[in-house]
Amino acid sequence: MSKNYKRHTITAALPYANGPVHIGHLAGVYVPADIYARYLRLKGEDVLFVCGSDEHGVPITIRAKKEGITPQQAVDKYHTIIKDSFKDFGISFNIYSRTSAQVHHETSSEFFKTLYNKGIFEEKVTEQYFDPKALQFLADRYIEGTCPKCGFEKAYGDQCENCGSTLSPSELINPHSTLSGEKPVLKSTKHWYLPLDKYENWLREWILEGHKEWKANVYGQCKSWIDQGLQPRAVTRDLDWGVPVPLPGTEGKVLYVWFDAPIGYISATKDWAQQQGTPEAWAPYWQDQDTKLVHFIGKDNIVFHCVIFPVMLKTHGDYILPDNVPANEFLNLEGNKISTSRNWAVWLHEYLQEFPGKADVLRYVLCANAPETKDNDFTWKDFQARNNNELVAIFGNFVNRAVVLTRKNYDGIVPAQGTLENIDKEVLEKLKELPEKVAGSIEAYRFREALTFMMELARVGNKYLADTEPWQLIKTDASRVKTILNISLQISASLAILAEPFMPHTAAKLSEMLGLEKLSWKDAGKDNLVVGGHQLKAGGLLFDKIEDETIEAQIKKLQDTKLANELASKTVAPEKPAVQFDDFTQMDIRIATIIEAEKVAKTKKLLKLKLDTGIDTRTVVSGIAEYYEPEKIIGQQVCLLANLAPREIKGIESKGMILMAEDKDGKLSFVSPVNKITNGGTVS
Ligand SMILES: Nc1ncnc2c1ncn2[C@@H]1O[C@H](COP(=O)(O)OP(=O)(O)OP(=O)(O)O)[C@@H](O)[C@H]1O
Ligand SMILES: [Zn+2]
Repeated sequence: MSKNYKRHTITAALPYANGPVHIGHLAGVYVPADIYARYLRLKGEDVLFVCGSDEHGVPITIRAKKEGITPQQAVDKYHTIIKDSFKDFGISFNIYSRTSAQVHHETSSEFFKTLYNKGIFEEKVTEQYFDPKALQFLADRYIEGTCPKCGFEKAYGDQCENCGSTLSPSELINPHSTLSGEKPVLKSTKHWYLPLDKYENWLREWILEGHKEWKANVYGQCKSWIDQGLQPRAVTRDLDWGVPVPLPGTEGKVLYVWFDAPIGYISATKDWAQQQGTPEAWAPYWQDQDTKLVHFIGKDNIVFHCVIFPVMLKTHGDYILPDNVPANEFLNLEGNKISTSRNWAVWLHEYLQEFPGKADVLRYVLCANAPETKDNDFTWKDFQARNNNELVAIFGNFVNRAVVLTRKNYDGIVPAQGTLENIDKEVLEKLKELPEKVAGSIEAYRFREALTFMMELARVGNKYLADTEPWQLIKTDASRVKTILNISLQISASLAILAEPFMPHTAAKLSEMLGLEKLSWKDAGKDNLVVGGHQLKAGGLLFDKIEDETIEAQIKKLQDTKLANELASKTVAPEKPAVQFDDFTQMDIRIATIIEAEKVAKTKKLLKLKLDTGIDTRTVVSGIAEYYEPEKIIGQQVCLLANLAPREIKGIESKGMILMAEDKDGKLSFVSPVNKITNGGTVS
């Protein structure tokens, strides 16, 4: 199956420009993609690593409306934050583009037109929800209702965030507009559909037969989608933000964000080519069969990259298909799902500010703990432990000892190797083996395993020094020390290469310290990377300890978020639609006094009350037994809705309703006049 490719196109999911990037995004997508891209470049492969901001879709328009700015202003803000933070973190994109760019509008319009002209789409006029007040069709997140699959009350028109089901607005129970709260009406509108059902057999063959090597989580999700039967999927929306549908008479319609977003990878490549001054250079990266295309994404994007986008690429005809889609599961934070809207996240731009010079520590921890086969949890304690016990105590300690001893004993000039003893040979054997293991794991998309092999080399070095104790030996056997330090420096040099994909800043610092020239993967494992007589450069520590106070401050920050969320969730009911004064005056609300009270038999909640209303004495059944004991409320003045039509409750005729105030937990309390009022007094 493995083919010799001439070049590599690596894509990383386009981050949605309605918030900054957090550690979940990084662990799921950008860290593994970057490790892969950097490794291939070190191998001397032709690599194009593309990404950009995904700037269309309903959530952006909702945010813009909320903040009173235009959608373009909304995306500009996050595009800049995201782009800068990726750069500082060392994500080595060849281009970070954006879908509001002109090149993307052109590319996605062209794409749509090609499919349209080939007769791929089905054109359908359907009845869709329309907000009669906001005068707008309600696509995706503009509509909310109860999920038909799990009963979650705040499911969106396109997806239920509680159970993960993909929905269409017509499936929602009790739908309402998120713009006005109105119940939507049905109105007919025309849209274009990609008939995925027609490509079911092809998908079955291409993925289920042809890509059995894909990760189990990815293959499994594809299989379940295909086995459930695919449906035609609308690729246009009634919205005013996005790429306009490039057909006459379609004002107010744009391409569905999930249609245009993956085309964004192609547009980004074109953007790169234009910026290079070689506008045609994009084509081989997308059209040449000798190009290996790999999509890095998180699990919620699998269907788009394994089913929908491939059908688009195939039906278009000019493009290659992905060779692999190594999607990750999800990273959680301190036991809870990461969430942009609940601010439950470690934000990359904040981390970079609060931990200056420590981008690689986060890269290391996120790779070591990446959700490759199952969801995983990030905790600050684990972050601290991995830094202190692994990066500082093993990697940093080893390199530091090797360099400091060379400086102290030989003025920083690499000593030559003498006769090798068994322990030296064993260590050199490991040095030769481990780079191949790291490479094998990276090529199999097992980045955690690759990182373990890289660290294994640091461990081997650290143990070698601990076992041979050159700092003692220098007093008795100086020539032996030369060999030991020479070998330790060869290991350090290989570490500078092996660490580059994972911790590029550290690798650069280390290779600077060792005075290495340009690094290349094929050099890793060699025993002569720094020859005797070579001068080491300036030193410095690669890593330093992270103290408890620093970690406690981060944990405190999260606790504050939790508290703020709890406070914010104590909301009051929203205001009801306006009524006229006349509507209100029709209600006869009066002051009455409870003169008798008893529990209604065989019920938990009901009390049977006798009231003096000033006009009569009447019986009212009220659901307050959990809050008031009958004997304690005799003489209590209450407000009564006197002209409510009588109702029979548990065989008792109840005439009117006692008004109760209800707090957020559902606890009830009488509403009564501050001063005693004659029974029958009105409330108005
Ligand atoms: N917690 C997570 N763990 C792993 N991958 C994630 C996580 N959250 C998002 N991703 C992935 O990151 C990529 C970019 O995400 P995107 O910008 O679409 O945000 P999102 O999924 O809406 O996340 P959020 O709601 O947290 O902002 C996607 O491929 C997505 O699958
Ligand atoms: Zn659901």
